Amino acid sequence: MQEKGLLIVLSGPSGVGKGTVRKEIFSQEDTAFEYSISMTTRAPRQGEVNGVDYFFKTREEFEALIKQGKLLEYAEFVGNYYGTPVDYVQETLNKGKDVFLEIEVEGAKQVREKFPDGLFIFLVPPSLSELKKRIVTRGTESEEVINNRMNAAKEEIEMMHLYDYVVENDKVENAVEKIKAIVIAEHLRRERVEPKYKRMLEVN
Ligand SMILES: Nc1ncnc2c1ncn2[C@@H]1O[C@H](COP(=O)(O)OP(=O)(O)OP(=O)(O)O)[C@@H](O)[C@H]1O
Ligand SMILES: Nc1nc2c(ncn2[C@@H]2O[C@H](COP(=O)(O)O)[C@@H](O)[C@H]2O)c(=O)[nH]1
Repeated sequence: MQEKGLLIVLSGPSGVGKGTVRKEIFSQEDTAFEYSISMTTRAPRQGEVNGVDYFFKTREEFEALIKQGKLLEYAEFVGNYYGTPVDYVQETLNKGKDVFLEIEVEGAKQVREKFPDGLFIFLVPPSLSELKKRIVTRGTESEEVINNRMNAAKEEIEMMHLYDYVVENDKVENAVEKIKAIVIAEHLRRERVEPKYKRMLEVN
């Protein structure tokens, strides 16, 4: 039987750089992981594409998905719903592929209950002032939403002890290397050594 893939959950306050770090990991390791595209009721930002960045839904559509049991987890974050499609995650893991979720803390708690063997990583900023600078510089949110996200950030950072690893996103390349090393170590720990890493262990 094919072994199941690893479920990797990346959380961290809004603006810390989860998306930036995840995209960089995927650009370097494009066949190693599958990204689970979330559902949200948030309006698309400029340049965001339905089915690539998110599946954009109305509140009615999202609530129907909840009722139909289509979501592995969901949460309301600063006025919008966000959720993970359960079928995609389960089918991809069953194929033996690693699945990468980029979700906030309440959703991650729900995933932990259903997948206690998942790998949970929390990304932290160097400081709260740097976090605010990053959200402001991104230029996608109003001042009110930024303030609400900063308030949520303080509560989320208090939850970092629920995670297996905490990684500081000081520089993107540092965070990327650390997360890749954590994932490799986790595969080794579970004795699911991928062929390219197996070579490192061969003794002549
Ligand atoms: N290490 C870093 N140093 C400086 N700026 C960074 C770093 N990582 C990401 N950024 C910048 O910070 C901003 C927020 O990054 P990003 O959108 O990836 O955050 P996020 O955690 O995915 O946010 P959200 O949860 O709101 O979707 C972006 O403008 C990005 O370019
Ligand atoms: N619980 C979930 N949280 C999710 C999901 N997809 C994204 N998110 C998180 O929401 C906030 C805000 O995202 P933004 O795109 O509006 O900036 C951020 O922390 C995301 O990681 C999900 O499926 N479930």
